[in-house]
Amino acid sequence: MTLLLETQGLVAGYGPSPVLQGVDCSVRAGELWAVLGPNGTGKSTLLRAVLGALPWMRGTVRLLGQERSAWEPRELARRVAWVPQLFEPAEGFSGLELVLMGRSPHLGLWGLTSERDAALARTVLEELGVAHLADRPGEAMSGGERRMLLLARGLVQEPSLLLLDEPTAFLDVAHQVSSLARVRARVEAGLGAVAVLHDVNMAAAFATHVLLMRDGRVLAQGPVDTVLERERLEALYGLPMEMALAPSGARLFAPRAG
Ligand SMILES: Nc1ncnc2c1ncn2[C@@H]1O[C@H](COP(=O)(O)OP(=O)(O)OP(=O)(O)O)[C@@H](O)[C@H]1O
Repeated sequence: MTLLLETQGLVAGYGPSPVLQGVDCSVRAGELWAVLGPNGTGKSTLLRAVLGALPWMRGTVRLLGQERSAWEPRELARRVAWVPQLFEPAEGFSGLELVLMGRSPHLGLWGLTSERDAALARTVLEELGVAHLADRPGEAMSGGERRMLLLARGLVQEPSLLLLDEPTAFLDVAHQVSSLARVRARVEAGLGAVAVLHDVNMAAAFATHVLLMRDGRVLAQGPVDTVLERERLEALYGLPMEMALAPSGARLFAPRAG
């Protein structure tokens, strides 16, 4: 499968000392990578470094076979979509308009959206079960509703690679499942995706691969079934964990109480 993202020896930070301490990773089409790790360990920093949004970095980042710095920004925006962790100002825009912003890298000189763009945005809103937000003003939306629109904006961009920073934060369990299921469906159809997640069980259910990060380093990475293990999670989070098999065969992880 096509190599969409590759980092080698990625060292990056904000202040004098690096956050990322030499990260090697690669993502192919048809893979959904969950990035797991404790707070402040560098998961978001990894995504930001991939996007080139950090004060300084060393090592290499290749996107779709080309050094990131060699990409023309607009061309790159057609291929790589970013679903950020934090809300952006949404006031003054309807839900449909917010989602249509994802089409900007594809628009012509005048930046006008077409009927096809609007139809695409409405399809994605329906796919995510939030069609009712199309005409709602941004200021009248809940945190979770805005998050669903951020995901819709990323999908409507029709990227080859989708980077998601805690896409399920603020979502109820049904919306967590529906949003990750939609991403996974796109991945089955050839998208590559990287999602920072905190819910180990969501990662186990929807990811194809996991990257475990601690203190700016990769602790382990690879296919979800082999890498996501109780002992590794104990080392990752520094607390005792339990693992049980559900009747469906799914593995369930939980911190050991007491
Ligand atoms: N803009 C910034 N300027 C300076 N330091 C920053 C900045 N953003 C993050 N950091 C620091 O870099 C480190 C890694 O942060 P990062 O956001 O990558 O962690 P994370 O693993 O995504 O954490 P969380 O799970 O809490 O979101 C933290 O120590 C954080 O305080």
